[in-house]
Amino acid sequence: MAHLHTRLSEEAEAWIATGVDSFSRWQEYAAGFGRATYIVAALGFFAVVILELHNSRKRRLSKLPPGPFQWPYLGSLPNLLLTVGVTSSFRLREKVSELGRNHGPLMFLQIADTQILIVSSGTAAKEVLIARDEEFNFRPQCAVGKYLGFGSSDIAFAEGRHHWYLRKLCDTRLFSADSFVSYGHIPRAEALKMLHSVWEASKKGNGISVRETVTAFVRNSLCGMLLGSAHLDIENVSLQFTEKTLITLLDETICVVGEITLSDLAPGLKRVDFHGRTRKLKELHERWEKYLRVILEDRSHRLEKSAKPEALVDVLLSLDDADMKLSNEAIMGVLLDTLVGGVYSTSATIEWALAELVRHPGVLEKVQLEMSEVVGPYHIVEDAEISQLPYFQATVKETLRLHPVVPMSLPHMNKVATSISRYQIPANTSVVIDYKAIARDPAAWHKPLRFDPSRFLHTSAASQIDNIFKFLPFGYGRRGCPGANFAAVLLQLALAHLIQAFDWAPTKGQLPHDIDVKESPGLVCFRFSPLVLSSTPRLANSLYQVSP
Ligand code: HEM
Repeated sequence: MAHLHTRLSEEAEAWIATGVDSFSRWQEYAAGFGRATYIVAALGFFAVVILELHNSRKRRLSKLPPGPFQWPYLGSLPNLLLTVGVTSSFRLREKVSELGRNHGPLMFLQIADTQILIVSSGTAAKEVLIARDEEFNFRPQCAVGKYLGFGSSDIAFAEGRHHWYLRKLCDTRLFSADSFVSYGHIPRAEALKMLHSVWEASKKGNGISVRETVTAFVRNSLCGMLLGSAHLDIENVSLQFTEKTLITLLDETICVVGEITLSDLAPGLKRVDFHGRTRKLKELHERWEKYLRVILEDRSHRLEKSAKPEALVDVLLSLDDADMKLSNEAIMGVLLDTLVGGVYSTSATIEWALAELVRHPGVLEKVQLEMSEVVGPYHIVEDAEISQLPYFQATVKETLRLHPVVPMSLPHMNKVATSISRYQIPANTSVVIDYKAIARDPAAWHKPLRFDPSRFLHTSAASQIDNIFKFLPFGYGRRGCPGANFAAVLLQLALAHLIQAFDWAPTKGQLPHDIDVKESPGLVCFRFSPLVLSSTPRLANSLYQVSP
């Protein structure tokens, strides 16, 4: 036994000795490894410092605007990816905006072979959009323009003379005040239909899905004016399109367009189809083309029977001056731009306005009081009365300021090298104007995050002009929104009807401040979750009936 015990302790001692031995070897190894790590870290640190010194010297010499740290070839791409993650491409736009706010009114980003200038102050935007509008009104070539812009023949991606001509058409024939005189009965009828549907739902005590309701109003109004009220007759034609076809096309398009991928930021990576986006764009192009061709054929047949235009598409189809004739591709591009560019931006703004009014019951009460005084309870508000409602108008402006639903411009581009203030801007720089940062700039607005329509009341003519570059919800200049007038009319029409005809409140169990203002990412900035509210009719039942 004693022998066994001695052997065991000898073995244990040997084992302990080996352990101690390997532990000390491990310690040596770890110390060696630690030293190596320190050396690598120190070398890395020095490399970063040298690169940063090199970068800032390069910037100083080339007089580029300030910007984040740049790695060789990749530029600031790793910085963005580390903070945003490769998969959440939607968040890239937000991250770029955040970086811009940290670097001042002009920030220069180099991402692989792409140069981007972020403009985030009213003064800098004024220089790009007024003084340098001619230089910066180009668009970088991209897959969205190629597929959804029908080979960049639409409004948003066209350039040069073709773009100039399309914009002239928008101003004089498509989205002019005269067009609204001819086709304004369509949104007015749609507004009454919307009141009827909300009234029906509130009688049943149902919550109202504001987004669904107002998107249907804007979509039907724009489609009616653009494609004619009979556009859904194509359901009877062989291709069997339904209203759902258009809704699905619009929903899918806004989703794909809102996604920025690495290939957008770095054309060198164009061959890689991140998230299968190019495939989706190609497929959407084919579906839109099929849909819009049927409409064009249908309208052309109708025009042969009666030469009188009954919709804006007829205006496009009947341009007879040889110089002015548009190809079918260009017409389809204009229709797609108007539907995709108009429907969501306008409906998202209406939804934001109602969300803010319910969060601020005092403001809602004030708007309703003004309406009761000017319009009264015996008829539904009319167009002419809307211009006599200053507090209501101020509420719409404040919504556009606080919630610019197109938070960043589509990229503008300069084809030749130029300069802005004291900085040099190389040729082919993508210039993105951060409209949201401008509208919420604390240097321009007192308590910028507060919803306060009174900031737009009693403003002198001078401060109204001054305000133009303090908030630019529709952009400005050659690339500014051509549908701004239409959008303003639709916004005011829908909101005036909804506010006069109903009291709005959070649904049961919620308080006004439970209605949050979290934003969705993407090209159009919606409220994150669709707004559901409770509505109570304020007028006599007979006013909610729609004549067939
Ligand atoms: C509240 C509603 C709307 C807002 C906030 C809005 C805002 C904007 C903004 C900020 C731009 C880009 C400006 C830039 O790149 O610098 C834009 C462009 C555009 N918008 Fe709108 N928009 C609205 C409604 C509409 C409507 C109703 C239409 C059509 C009827 C429309 C058609 C377009 C088109 C075609 C462009 C491209 C213009 C070009 O590149 O020349 N938008 N919009």
